[in-house]
Amino acid sequence: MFEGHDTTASGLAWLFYNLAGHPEHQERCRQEVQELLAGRDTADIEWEDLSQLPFTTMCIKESLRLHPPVTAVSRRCTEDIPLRDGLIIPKGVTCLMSIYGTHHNPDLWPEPEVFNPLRFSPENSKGRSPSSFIPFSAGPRNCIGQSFAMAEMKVVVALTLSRFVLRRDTARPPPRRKPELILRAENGLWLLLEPLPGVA
Ligand code: HEM
Repeated sequence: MFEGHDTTASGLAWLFYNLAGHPEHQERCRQEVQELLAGRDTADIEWEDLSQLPFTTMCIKESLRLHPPVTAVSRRCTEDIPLRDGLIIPKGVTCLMSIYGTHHNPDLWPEPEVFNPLRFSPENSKGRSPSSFIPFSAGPRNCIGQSFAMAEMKVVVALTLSRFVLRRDTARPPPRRKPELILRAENGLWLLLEPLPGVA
């Protein structure tokens, strides 16, 4: 349940929250989906369509950066690990690596609290270390379901934005992050959904 279900649910909930707070990005995703599926029923979205949603993909990645569903992973060192400053992590030590901390490190991500999907444009991604963005962890025991998870999130966001406008509920205080095994929000994430005009 943890691996395949709660992670994707957390990723989608925070993605909707971020799109609800940035109507201009939400609208750009909607237009991308509508142009791609013009003349077709949204229910007919195909696997091949999913590679043709570049801006939506950038929004998903930026949301996974800002609100990574899995906030940390642990690994036991199977050999001594020399660090750049000369210190050594000895073999046998278990390290906790913060995905959340990496994604909010201002040396890697200027203004880390800002939701800016353009960080993931091809130009802006050039030269960035792959280790600076690790929502699915890295190395031989990384997430086996990451392609499936990305596909699932694209389909859900495409179908949702084709039918609804998402808004934040300004009557409620901003959510506080609650990192458990999965990144949740205290008291949940509450959004307002308005049916798009002309959509049944
Ligand atoms: C947004 C969605 C997801 C996120 C952020 C995510 C994240 C992660 C992370 C960080 C790990 C490494 C855990 C560790 O090293 O201790 C992991 C492992 C794993 N994930 Fe995902 N995951 C997601 C969706 C999925 C889905 C949809 C599936 C299955 C269909 C899945 C299956 C797995 C499995 C089986 C492992 C263990 C791999 C191993 O130990 O070799 N995950 N995931």
